[in-house]
Amino acid sequence: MTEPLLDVRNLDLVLSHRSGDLPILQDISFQIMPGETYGLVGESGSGKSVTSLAIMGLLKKPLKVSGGQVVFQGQDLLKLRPRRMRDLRGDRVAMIFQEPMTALNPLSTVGRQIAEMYVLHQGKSWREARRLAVHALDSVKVPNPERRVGNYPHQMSGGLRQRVMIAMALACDPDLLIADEPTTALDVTVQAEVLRLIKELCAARGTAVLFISHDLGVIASICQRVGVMYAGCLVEENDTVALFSNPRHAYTRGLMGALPRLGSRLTHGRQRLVDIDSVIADRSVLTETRFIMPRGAANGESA
Ligand SMILES: Nc1ncnc2c1ncn2[C@@H]1O[C@H](COP(=O)(O)OP(=O)(O)OP(=O)(O)O)[C@@H](O)[C@H]1O
Repeated sequence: MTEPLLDVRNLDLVLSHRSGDLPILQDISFQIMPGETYGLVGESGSGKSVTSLAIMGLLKKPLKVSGGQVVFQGQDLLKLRPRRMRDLRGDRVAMIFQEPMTALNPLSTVGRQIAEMYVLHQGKSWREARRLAVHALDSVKVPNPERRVGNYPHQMSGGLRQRVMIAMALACDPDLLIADEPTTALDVTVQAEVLRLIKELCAARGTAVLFISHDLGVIASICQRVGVMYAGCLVEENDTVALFSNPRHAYTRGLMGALPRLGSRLTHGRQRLVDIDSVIADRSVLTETRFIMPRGAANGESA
């Protein structure tokens, strides 16, 4: 049987405070198989980003992992020395973020930043790395890559900057790409192009993807399996088709009930969008309950 590429086991994460540890993630477990695209969906503050940062070893104080394992290609990343983790990042596991402007260096050309990946991780000469950077820009469909390598990030549109981030992330052919809301800051048409690009490139290279989004539509269009997060817990997991056709957890049903549908009575103004009571602002409830139901949903009402 194929081993999972990534096996997150019972991950707990807390916010350390003088008065004690506040739970942020509780008992998160999921697996991603080689080449699989796995989506994490959930509302703002549910813990999607901190899960990805914990996997990448990028958590900063006051957040800290308090239990569990993150097994990647057979080794527990939580036990790796910082130097080994640095080598792994960008090489075997890469990440793209919502806002490339914060991840790119504004003082360096995009060509140099991509080339750096080949120099640092693959020992290429700068001359060869520059040639590869042009090729990488071409592979993410940046027009005129020969000219664009000389651009600074601010000289590019948001969509092009995100393509540069994808080129950097995939430069070393990682086994896992973590994409944290990579299209949220883009307008809808550019969003669709960038999604298609991620899907095509990762499928062609066999790269597994952990795709994080609050947008069920985006998740449905790209992921094979989905985990639903709510208030620091993974409340449901299933194949995308099964999850959408038969959501089991009340919160998942609530999320779907909150989606407007073209052609439904909702769009003609006769039905109200369902809203979900959130407990995320009040973390104290996490210490008392594992699953939190939207009001009414527990009674079988469509939340
Ligand atoms: N640096 C930090 N210091 C303190 N608390 C934090 C920090 N980063 C995240 N948190 C808290 O951890 C919880 C989970 O946050 P996280 O950013 O993972 O949510 P998310 O699901 O990714 O939301 P979003 O979609 O808005 O990014 C939230 O309660 C958040 O306030």
